[in-house]
Amino acid sequence: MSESSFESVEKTLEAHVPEAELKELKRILYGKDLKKLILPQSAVEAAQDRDFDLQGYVFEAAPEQLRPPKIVRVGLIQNKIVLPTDAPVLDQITALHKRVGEMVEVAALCGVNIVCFQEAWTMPFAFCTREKGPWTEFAESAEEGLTTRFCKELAKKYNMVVVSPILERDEIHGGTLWNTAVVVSNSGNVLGKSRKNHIPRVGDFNESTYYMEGNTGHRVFQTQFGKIGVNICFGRHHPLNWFMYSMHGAEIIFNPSATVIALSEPMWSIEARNAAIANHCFTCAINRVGTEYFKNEFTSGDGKKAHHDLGRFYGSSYVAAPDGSRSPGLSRIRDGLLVVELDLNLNQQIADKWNFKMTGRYEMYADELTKAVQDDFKPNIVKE
Ligand SMILES: NC(=O)NCCC(=O)O
Repeated sequence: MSESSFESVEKTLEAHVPEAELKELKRILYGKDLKKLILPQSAVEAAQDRDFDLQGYVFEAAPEQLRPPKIVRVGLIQNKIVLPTDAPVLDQITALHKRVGEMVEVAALCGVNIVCFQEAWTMPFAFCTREKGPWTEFAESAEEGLTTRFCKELAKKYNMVVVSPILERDEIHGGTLWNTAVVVSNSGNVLGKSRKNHIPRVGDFNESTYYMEGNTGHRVFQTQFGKIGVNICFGRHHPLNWFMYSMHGAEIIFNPSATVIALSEPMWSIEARNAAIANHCFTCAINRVGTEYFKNEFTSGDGKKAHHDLGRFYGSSYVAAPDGSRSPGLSRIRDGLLVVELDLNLNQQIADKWNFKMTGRYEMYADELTKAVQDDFKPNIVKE
């Protein structure tokens, strides 16, 4: 079987492992065999007609005496680009709006309260090319751009918080480009924006050619459905980046991404899951699917022959919980919508059990980190 026809670990396990062993296998692999979310027939049929993977799961928490359950439904959307990368810019953007819009409509049928799209969802992941045009033309104002106006309509229509990661053009600062997640409240107003803190310099991910390291810190958005942070793509390799969103109170941290098989697939199932465990919160990892071809060949100074694509984006979007459990992943090859129902009370329940926040030695780390970034830092190494 080729890498392009291997749909998911879960499908293969379900096809080949006997029922009794499958249950135990899922417990070991995923922490528990999560309850499936019953989704409306209209949503299931629409997903079939529109040709995307639709899955739903429930993360439960124990009942408490003083606090009611804090239930929220989250939707993660992964997709291929719709038009070829040399189609006119506006046509590409409009086609993606249409495709993702029809997926959001299904999310609404499933009762989703907060939806998050993949990194730079309105464009091909053209940062590999290092060419400026036409790719910088995909950049838009976070507050007034075409895409934000589109998301405001979705948010209002479906009473849904929309997390929309775009390439941002910041006109009031000389047209600076940023890699930004715009958070639109379910009221239809822009709640704010959060910029990607870490820029990859690995393989074909030549993103420093395009945008700057974010300057919005680890901002957390208080929505009607819970406090959310957005740790964009490469930030997932940085445990302190996750940690700081959680320090600011994030109950759910989204990780909209764009990453390919050869580079990161072995890391994918570990990093967001570990962050959920370490920070007593939920994490949502989203990756695009498909292979995107660019007319002009490019190289990345790594000795490889010039090529026209980054390789295959492997989807596999999933949600991880503070107790170490996780949902199955969406397809590696198809567009998909993952709907999860979370009880946010689980965060405090697990915090009270494991006490990572309480036992963290933050003053000690802060003191040592402060010294470690000084020019005259002396590593604390004892030698004979
Ligand atoms: N978009 C992005 O930051 N990709 C880098 C590759 C990775 O982090 O796996």
